[in-house]
Amino acid sequence: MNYVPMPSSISKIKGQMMTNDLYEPLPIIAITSGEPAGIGPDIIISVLSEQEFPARLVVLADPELLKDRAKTLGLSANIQSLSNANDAPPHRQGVISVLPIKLAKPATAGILDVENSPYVLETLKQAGEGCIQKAFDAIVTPPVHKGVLCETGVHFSGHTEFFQAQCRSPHVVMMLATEAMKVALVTTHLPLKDISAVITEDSISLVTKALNKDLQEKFGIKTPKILVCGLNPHAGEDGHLGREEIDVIIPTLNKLRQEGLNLVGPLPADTLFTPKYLNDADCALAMYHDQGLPVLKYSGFGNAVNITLGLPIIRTSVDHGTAIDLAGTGKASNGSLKVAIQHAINMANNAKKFSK
Ligand SMILES: NC(=O)c1ccc[n+]([C@@H]2O[C@H](COP(=O)([O-])OP(=O)(O)OC[C@H]3O[C@@H](n4cnc5c(N)ncnc54)[C@H](O)[C@@H]3O)[C@@H](O)[C@H]2O)c1
Ligand SMILES: N[C@H](C(=O)O)[C@H](O)COP(=O)(O)O
Repeated sequence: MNYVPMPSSISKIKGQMMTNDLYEPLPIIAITSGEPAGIGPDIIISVLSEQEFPARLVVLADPELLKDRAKTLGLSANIQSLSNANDAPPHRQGVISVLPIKLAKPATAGILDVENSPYVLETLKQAGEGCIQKAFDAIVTPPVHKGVLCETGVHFSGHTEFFQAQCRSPHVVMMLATEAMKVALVTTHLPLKDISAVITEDSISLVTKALNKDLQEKFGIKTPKILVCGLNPHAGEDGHLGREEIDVIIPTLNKLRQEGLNLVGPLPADTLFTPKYLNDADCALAMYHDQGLPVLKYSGFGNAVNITLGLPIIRTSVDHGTAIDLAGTGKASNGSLKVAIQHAINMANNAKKFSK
């Protein structure tokens, strides 16, 4: 599977990064802080200090959190508070523009505190609302800790589901992409015991169509070739190891093929992720989280991007979690955040072009 990068609208002219259209304003990208005790603040500070992005970047965070963490990491960052997202200047290396949201308590790197969970939810809420109201062109989310958010009593299973609910989107698709492959999921954050019940004609059909549409519209792939995993070992072994393939998956894929979708499968998931199949395909569609993501993360952990498809807004994220063990140590890699920001910028630029 050859990774098809987003056509970049960025070109270097006389040494300066500019959009193709000289009069096109730079996109405004919201970056949430993620879990304050995790590596989110660390990688925001390091990535924005390391390079310049062709965008106006607005970090939704407590400025004190970023100042404290920069001090812990021994990094110097110029943290500027904004009163309005629209005041954000083009990003400059080492300058971090922050739309302030106050923590309940100062955060300690590596120590989760449920009292700061409402802060995390507030950053997501404001980022989502800002994007819906077009104050932001895209959202990039460093990692949150689902467990400590759930301890507040709200059920938080992921950003994907949070933004789905906030945007009232009927169907979203989680897709992670590396240079080598793209993997999308029929189901997202569900306990394993509940998966079979939600592998239905409706769920497969809606997810596959949303995936196909976004691969066409957001990735410029005319007729995406999608490899579909079976649910059971050896795709059910003709019904001897499970019947979901025969009863649900095969008939649904056949209907979708009649609508023009280029689908291969269901294939046994253990051999689908081999060059024979991947080399000439555009995306793999796994039935559940840990069927698809371990392969993707093995292939490119630290450099992959998580993209939520099917939302009316653009949202990208990192491929890793809060890495509580690394917060404040300076050992966290910022590679995936870099890719997530660059993808958000590219997608926002393309969306602007399409909307003209
Ligand atoms: N985008 C997100 O918000 C997101 C993504 C994945 C996991 N999570 C959440 O993060 C929390 C912790 O999850 P987990 O422990 O399963 O996964 P994790 O990704 O936080 O950690 C897994 C391992 O990878 C290492 N690691 C993670 N990110 C790294 C980085 N940038 N650089 C170097 N090493 C890194 C960690 O030190 C750890 O050894 C959970 O609550 C999970 O739900 C959030
Ligand atoms: N499934 C994602 C991963 O493993 O990287 C992660 O849990 C984040 O999911 P959200 O983007 O929905 O928070």
